[in-house]
Amino acid sequence: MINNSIAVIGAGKWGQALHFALSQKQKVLITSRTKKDIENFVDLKTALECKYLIIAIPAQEIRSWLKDNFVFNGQKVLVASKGIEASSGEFLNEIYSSFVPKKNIGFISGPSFATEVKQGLPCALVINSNSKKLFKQFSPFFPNFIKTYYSSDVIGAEVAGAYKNVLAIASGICEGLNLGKNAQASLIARGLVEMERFGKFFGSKKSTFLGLSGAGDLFLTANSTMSRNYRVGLGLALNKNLEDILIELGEVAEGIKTAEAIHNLSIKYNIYTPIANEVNLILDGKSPKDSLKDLLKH
Ligand SMILES: NC(=O)C1=CN([C@@H]2O[C@H](COP(=O)(O)OP(=O)(O)OC[C@H]3O[C@@H](n4cnc5c(N)ncnc54)[C@H](OP(=O)(O)O)[C@@H]3O)[C@@H](O)[C@H]2O)C=CC1
Ligand SMILES: O=C(CO)COP(=O)(O)O
Repeated sequence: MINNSIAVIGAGKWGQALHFALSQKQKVLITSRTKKDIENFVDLKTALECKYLIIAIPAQEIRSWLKDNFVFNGQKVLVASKGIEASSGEFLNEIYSSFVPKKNIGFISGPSFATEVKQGLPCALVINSNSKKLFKQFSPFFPNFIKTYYSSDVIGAEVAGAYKNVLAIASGICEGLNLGKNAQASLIARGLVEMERFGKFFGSKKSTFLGLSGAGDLFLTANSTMSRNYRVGLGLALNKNLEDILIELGEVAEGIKTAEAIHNLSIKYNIYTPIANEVNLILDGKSPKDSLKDLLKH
């Protein structure tokens, strides 16, 4: 392993933005499933020899990617994905725990559209890890335009980052149906309460939902057409077919599978998650207008 070497794994929108950001201070390698014409693009084997890895592949792909490709060799890992595995209901930290020791892993959260990061615009992110040492190791790699905070609430950050994608779909539906700003603000505020309740069940801290990882990322994503999840919601409100919406999008919208995961977990553990459940039903074909009626019921 080469000391202080860094590699980004997954050259999608977020992986490329993180590669750009971290390359401001040091040389950073990047690799992906598909070969790309990006500076310092290397093969996977070379990337895995780096001491510091940032993994930015979609949540639903992580387990099989780890099984097929990953060999733990003492690396320090930052996970940049936001989602819950639908097939198992497992959080990403649970999946990673079979491959990387807890003290070697952290999770990035907070409001961060890749497009803005790639323009060098300022933002603040949280590195969530059981190990503050790991935060101290990764933090200096970030450029001056990104402020990094530390939190030990890994599960809180994970729930917030995954749940806000589902709420962004709901908010896009709200906009697409022209329900007005009162409705949208009510939806987002109740969504924040809902995700905090869900997170609390799994041991999250309330303060995580009030900060960058919760309210910060939710307000960003649920208020902007820059969000892929929000755009999925807009399409659903216009009665577009999900397959067509996804073809048009051409990138991952994690909220779709995460809605299914939350729905299943809410049934399993009897957690009240009305908005996420309606999003899941709409994705399964329920009319958004019927969902609205059901959400407004006393
Ligand atoms: N975009 C954003 O603003 C932000 C995104 N995130 C999160 O980061 C994660 C990635 O998002 P993003 O980069 O935007 O998504 P994209 O759709 O832009 O890219 C996903 C990348 O993942 C790779 N990939 C897909 N399937 C596999 C697989 N089975 N094995 C290996 N690699 C695979 C693809 O690589 P290839 O192209 O080589 O085929 C693709 O480029 C998501 O969880 C998202 O929620 C978090 C914060 C901000
Ligand atoms: O997580 C994000 C910003 O923090 C990106 O959101 P989308 O995946 O909805 O574009």
